[in-house]
Amino acid sequence: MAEETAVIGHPVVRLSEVGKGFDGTTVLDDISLDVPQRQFIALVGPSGAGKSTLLRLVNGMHVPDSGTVATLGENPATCSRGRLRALRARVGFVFQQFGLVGRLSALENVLMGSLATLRLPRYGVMSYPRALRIRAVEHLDRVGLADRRFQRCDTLSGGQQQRVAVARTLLQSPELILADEPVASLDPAASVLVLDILRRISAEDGISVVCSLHQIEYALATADRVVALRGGRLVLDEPAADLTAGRLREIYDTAGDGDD
Ligand SMILES: Nc1ncnc2c1ncn2[C@@H]1O[C@H](COP(=O)(O)OP(=O)(O)OP(=O)(O)O)[C@@H](O)[C@H]1O
Repeated sequence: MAEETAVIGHPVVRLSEVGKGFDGTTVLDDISLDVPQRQFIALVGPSGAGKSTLLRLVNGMHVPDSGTVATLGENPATCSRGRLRALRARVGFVFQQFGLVGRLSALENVLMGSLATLRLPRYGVMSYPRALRIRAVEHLDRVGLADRRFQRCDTLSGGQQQRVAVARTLLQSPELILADEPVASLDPAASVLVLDILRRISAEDGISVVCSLHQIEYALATADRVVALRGGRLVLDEPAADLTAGRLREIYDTAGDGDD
């Protein structure tokens, strides 16, 4: 499937010979990567390999030291603040720690996904346009939580909170979803459910997903394609169907063996 989709249209993201460092230490070195439309990419690699840094380069939270990043046709490092804001509204970001407002209901948290496109600050569910409220409930339904829409988020389980965060992202109508270890704080059952939802959204809505993961098994079960970083270098890029857990594990086992 990866090869099939790669030839359709422009890549959603293109990294060309990207380098990035902090305080004189190289964190990403000569990374080139195309993300085609409708593909679910699992980004794996040992802790400190540069996965979060790569995701942050894609939405302009970091600027590369060398090379270029093109995200949905824009260069986030050079576009104006207004264009960067508009670009980020087209890119959904799902975090490990959910980023929800605990005292607000699931529905209001989802509605907050629309704030980038609304002019005035909003207070309370009824201050949002009716059409948005309907869409927000539809997205909650999609992640299996419509019946919890009036529940405070800090009373939901971790897995339910992450599903609310996914529904909030969907309200942005994203063309790309970046997920930074979205299941790292969840138990196995909740992890499988969240990844399954992300995969379904990618396939049904044609949205590309780049999702950093630590669990090799989840990467193989969920993704179309697996990209592995080690020591800031891209060391593997293959369709998930061609990979085994053993081969992926080698990337972790040999980490720190002086490959950089
Ligand atoms: N803003 C920053 N300032 C300084 N160093 C940073 C910054 N962001 C990341 N780093 C460093 O860059 C390296 C790569 O970090 P990054 O978070 O990208 O790795 P990762 O692969 O996502 O790791 P993990 O799986 O543990 O989250 C680490 O050594 C980290 O300390």
